[in-house]
Amino acid sequence: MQTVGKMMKVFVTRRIPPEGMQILSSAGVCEMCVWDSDEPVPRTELLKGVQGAAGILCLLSDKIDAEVLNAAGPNLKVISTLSVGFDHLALDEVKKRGIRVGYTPDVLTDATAELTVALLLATARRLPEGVEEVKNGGWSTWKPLWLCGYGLSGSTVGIIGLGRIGMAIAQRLMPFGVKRLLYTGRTAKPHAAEVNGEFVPMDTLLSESDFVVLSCSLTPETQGLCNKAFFSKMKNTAVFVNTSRGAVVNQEDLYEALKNGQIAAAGLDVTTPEPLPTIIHS
Ligand SMILES: O=C(O)[C@H](O)CO
Repeated sequence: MQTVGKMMKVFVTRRIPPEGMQILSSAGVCEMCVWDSDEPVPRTELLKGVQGAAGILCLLSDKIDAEVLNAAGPNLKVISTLSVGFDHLALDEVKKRGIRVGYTPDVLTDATAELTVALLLATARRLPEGVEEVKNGGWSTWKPLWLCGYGLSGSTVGIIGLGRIGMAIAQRLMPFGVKRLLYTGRTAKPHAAEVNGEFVPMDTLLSESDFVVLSCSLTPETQGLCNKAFFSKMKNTAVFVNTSRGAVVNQEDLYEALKNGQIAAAGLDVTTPEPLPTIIHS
């Protein structure tokens, strides 16, 4: 662990870009303790590192719960997380202690939207399977219906969570000739008009969409939202894409839905755990 400077202790849970460290050090009031590694800080080191800290700068891989807050003690005034999501922070515990929270909304809006489009197209057009077939010699000749997949043109796309990222996804998908853009969430969004978005109940979105894109936050309400009942309402030809959080999906139910042909395909940027265990071929 590296310690730089003096005064208020700030525990930084990972090696972060030097520009960030520079901001902290130029404030001239921080004694920085850094877990100077690209790998996540082990829990025991996190509990040790936060002791007496006035600030914690963490990442989404660090679970900041009552145990960590207690280990930090009463000096802790602020937690800043280098992430868009903050579901790894026990917000009720944080609030109880009057600790302020900072996070980094919007920095990944474009990146996540681009990745979602990439994942949707790759999944719908079966690119990973195609690449695999080229590599293993399975591509014998051109066959009209082989690995055709599904097209976006004329389709209905349903976005669950039309926030900043959901909107950025919609804006990128519409030029592909999407016919209807459905969305659902807590409330209708005035900005949905920019993409001709139709606010619909969840069940309508699931039964009418050719592509279901998950772009909501992980909260107690959305945890496990995509379960057996959810997938059973989707079309058999529908493609499911998740770039929100793995825990919004019940993976056993997703696996069953894919295995039983309840849905056509899934493109996943996020899983529980991350990464998923690899298959060992014997
Ligand atoms: O919350 C975030 O910042 C993103 O999910 C990181 O990938």
